[in-house]
Amino acid sequence: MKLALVQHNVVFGDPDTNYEQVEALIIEAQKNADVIVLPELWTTGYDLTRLDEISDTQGETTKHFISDLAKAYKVHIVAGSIAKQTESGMYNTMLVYGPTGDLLHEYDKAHLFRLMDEEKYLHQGDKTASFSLGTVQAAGVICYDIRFPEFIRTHMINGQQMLFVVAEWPKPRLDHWRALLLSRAIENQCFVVACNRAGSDPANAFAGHSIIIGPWGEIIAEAGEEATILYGEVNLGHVDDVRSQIPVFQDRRPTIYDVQK
Ligand SMILES: O=C(O)CCC(=O)C(=O)O
Repeated sequence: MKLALVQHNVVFGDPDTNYEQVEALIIEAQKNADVIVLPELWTTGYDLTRLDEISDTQGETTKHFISDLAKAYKVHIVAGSIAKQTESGMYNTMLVYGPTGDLLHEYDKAHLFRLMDEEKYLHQGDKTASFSLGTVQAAGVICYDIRFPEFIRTHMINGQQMLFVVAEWPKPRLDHWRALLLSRAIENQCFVVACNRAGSDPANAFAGHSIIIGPWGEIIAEAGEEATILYGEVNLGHVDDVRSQIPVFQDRRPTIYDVQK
């Protein structure tokens, strides 16, 4: 599988410019990829106080935009996340499209990040983060979600081979970003494909460092801080090799783990 992670410098509060720039980036990325990944909140950025004006009602605008591109270029697009306005409130929602333009998956961020005031403007979701990408079993989570290993684990215990992460992860905690992603890859013996944004907004500078990690914890590709498209190729068979070498999933003792506490 050939991956392209679009480490976009999201323009704060300006969906029209972001659509224009991301379209050009997707057209470039599809030349060398089967799966394209975008970052978190790439249409609006964290312009939370203006979401009523600039968010996407039911996600319809972004859904058409991504569906058309996925179909035109016959690629899978893990379309980061967007601010989606619904009757029950605003959500930070991941969208995943297949190469025929079909919506494969929609996931609302489960853990809201208080340090960036998300809980004041957004509702938390409780849908599953697991989905299929063609024949690949995957899960996709959003930014702060990676700090909850028990949440990720529940999405990796049914043979999932790949964890997608989309983020607007701030620069001061770059070391946490890398350590958490490496840990999620090693403990779940899966590929981690994590797309962060570049640049800054009025409140934060972001870390970039989008990364592709293998199931043994090996770094397959990693970006720097600047806006870029990060490419990498993965061999999914490697997941089974690692899982048979150290059979973590067989050796689990769920009856002695009390995750309800
Ligand atoms: O957990 C962190 O340090 C960053 C999380 C974050 O920025 C987010 O969820 O948007």
